[in-house]
Amino acid sequence: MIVLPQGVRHMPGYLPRAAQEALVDAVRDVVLQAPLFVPAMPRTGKEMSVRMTNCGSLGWVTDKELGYRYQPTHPLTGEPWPPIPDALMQLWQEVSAYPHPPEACLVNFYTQDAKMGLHQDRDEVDFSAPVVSVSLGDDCLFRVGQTTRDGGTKSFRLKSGDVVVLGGEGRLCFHGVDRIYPSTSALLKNGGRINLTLRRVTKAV
Ligand SMILES: O=C(O)CCC(=O)C(=O)O
Ligand SMILES: [Fe+2]
Repeated sequence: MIVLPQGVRHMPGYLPRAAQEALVDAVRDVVLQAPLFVPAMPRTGKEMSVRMTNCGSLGWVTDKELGYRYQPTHPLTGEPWPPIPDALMQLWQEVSAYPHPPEACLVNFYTQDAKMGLHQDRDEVDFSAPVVSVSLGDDCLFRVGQTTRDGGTKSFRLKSGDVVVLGGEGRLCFHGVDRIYPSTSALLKNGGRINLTLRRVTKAV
């Protein structure tokens, strides 16, 4: 068994298959209203390999000119993001131990070649709320480090239905997705992986 940093919680198989299917349907509705966009790195404009959208009152976006940020509208359509599905609001209540609702749900789509470099989630104002992450579809190799980039890291597999909570001491741990394992799940008809992360962005008053 691997020991994770304080505050990082991996809950294997938290969501049963039926709940995973319901979330995939909900994500499909989100994508119809808020199409996937191609995130690009600040300054260099280098495109990331994941495709993204959001639901919630705020969504995380990034592009060459304005960099990482949260905004209330979709960068391409200018429309507000669709609401966070009830099942995710409920999941937040179950696992976040935080008394205020999430404001953003970032939806990441990974094809079999996509990955996400080691980073911290630090564009939120309020770090007292955890980040709650749900994996759907193909397995990935997830890497978690310390709160500094040069700390040691541990890697483990995330499977469909797994939930990860980065909270407390672990809220600012570096983390990333090193690879996707193709064809390890039949949940998504066209394969690949979806990751949903629920975040509180602003300080609750
Ligand atoms: O896909 C994942 O499991 C992690 C996603 C992530 O770290 C992020 O969107 O900030
Ligand atoms: Fe992250």
